[in-house]
Amino acid sequence: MTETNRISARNVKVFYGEKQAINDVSIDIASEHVTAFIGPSGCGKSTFLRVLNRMNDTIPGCRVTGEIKLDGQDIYGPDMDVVQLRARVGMVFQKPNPFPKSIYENVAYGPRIHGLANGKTEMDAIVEKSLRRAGLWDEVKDRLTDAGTALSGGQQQRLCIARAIAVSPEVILMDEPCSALDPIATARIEELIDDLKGRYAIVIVTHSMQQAARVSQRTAFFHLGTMVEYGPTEQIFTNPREVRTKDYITGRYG
Ligand SMILES: Nc1ncnc2c1ncn2[C@@H]1O[C@H](COP(=O)(O)OP(=O)(O)OP(=O)(O)O)[C@@H](O)[C@H]1O
Repeated sequence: MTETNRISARNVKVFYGEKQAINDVSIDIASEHVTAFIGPSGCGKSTFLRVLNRMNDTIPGCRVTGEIKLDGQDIYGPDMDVVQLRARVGMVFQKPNPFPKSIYENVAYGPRIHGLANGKTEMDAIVEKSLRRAGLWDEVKDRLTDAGTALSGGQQQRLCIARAIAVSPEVILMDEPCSALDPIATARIEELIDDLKGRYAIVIVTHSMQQAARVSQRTAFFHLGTMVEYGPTEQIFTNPREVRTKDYITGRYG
């Protein structure tokens, strides 16, 4: 597997007003891999995830210093178009959040605003391909005009993944994507993440160490706003270098 770094973050600090949530994090996120962010509640994993596609821009008083590059381009630089950035670095949230539109329109919306389809035939093809990749096509192909919100929770989350895929992202950020799902729907999303990693760099925040161990190849452990340790998932879980990582994975705190 050839390895390219999609995202390189250097000395990133994030502040909410006076409060510092992330302290000096540097990390490279590789393509064709799943990278898991783990750590106890409040350690800053979601904050760090959100700054990777400038989702934090909408939070008043939130400030980022340091450097984050996507394929070598500074995402906080003056030339970066945030709408383009969020297409290139897609996001899937904790709670499935389909638009109040049809299944078809949920997927077609992004390609339409980004001008990716030339006419209905091309749009149909993008919608079908995205839904197939998200493992949802067979379940919805005869009801594409139904509301996205009428699907089950697990199907809605796969629809949100199809929506992210439809604009051909390089990176997909997932913030606890299974926390609102039952074990069967969770297993399907985990299988899907595994299928998708050949095409996209995937970063997943998870509270479940089992999930991190199942789906990721790299794991970053966060604690109190710092990234304590980052390495191959197997090493982090079987032979962590840092005492704080060991204490967390053995359940001493969390
Ligand atoms: N919008 C905000 N305004 C002010 N402080 C915030 C905001 N969002 C997060 N924080 C604070 O930043 C710190 C990191 O929070 P964050 O949500 O990133 O942690 P987390 O590790 O993802 O936690 P959890 O696992 O509970 O979701 C916490 O102290 C939190 O209270």
